[in-house]
Amino acid sequence: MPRIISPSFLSADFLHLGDAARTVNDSRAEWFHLDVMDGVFVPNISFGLPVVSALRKATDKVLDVHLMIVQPERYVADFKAAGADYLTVHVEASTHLHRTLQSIRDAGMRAGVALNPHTPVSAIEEVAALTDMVLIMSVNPGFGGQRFIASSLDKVSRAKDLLLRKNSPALIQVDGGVNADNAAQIFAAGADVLVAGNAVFGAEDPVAAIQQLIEA
Ligand SMILES: O=C(CO)[C@@H](O)[C@H](O)COP(=O)(O)O
Ligand SMILES: [Co+2]
Repeated sequence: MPRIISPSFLSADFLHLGDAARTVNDSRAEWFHLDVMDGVFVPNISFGLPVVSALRKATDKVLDVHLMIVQPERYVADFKAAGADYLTVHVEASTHLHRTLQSIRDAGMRAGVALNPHTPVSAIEEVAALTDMVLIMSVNPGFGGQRFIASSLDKVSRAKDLLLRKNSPALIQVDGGVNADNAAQIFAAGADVLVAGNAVFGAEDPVAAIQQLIEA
């Protein structure tokens, strides 16, 4: 099973994004997690396409874009042009989710589907075959630095069971409140990719913090 760390730029110093990119480049993290928020789907506005394009020029690592916006289907082509590798949309934000996931793949990206804490795993039953990654939100989306919702561990196991039953090779990503104390448990529950914002960019030595998460 892969053990991938995807540091979230939401917790980086926005005055020095280049430094944050270099930090991740120098680390064993394989992915970069970019949280795009529209102030409608979630009560916060973060950054958008220009930041994704800029980071694309700063790294060869996997750009993992997490869209927390309503009607994400409107921007699939734009995020492809900006350089996204994975484009993840929320089940709760896309009325025609099946079509949206297909269009992400048709555009040449990997399609991720995210579930808010209140959304059951069964919501992806009919789109498992179109999904390259299932993102389990382990906090309510909108902000970094929140506390991990403990029941997310069982939810990861349920997602794993569903994917096995569907013969799906999709990865499971966990996002929100991940740190060195809970990372081992989350991997053990079946996660392949852990997003970490505060635990990486809030640490004195972000490269060492990433290393700790990988070895958890
Ligand atoms: O999508 C989100 C928040 O909505 C996340 O990606 C956070 O940015 C993770 O930050 P930490 O909880 O790890 O600080
Ligand atoms: Co995120």
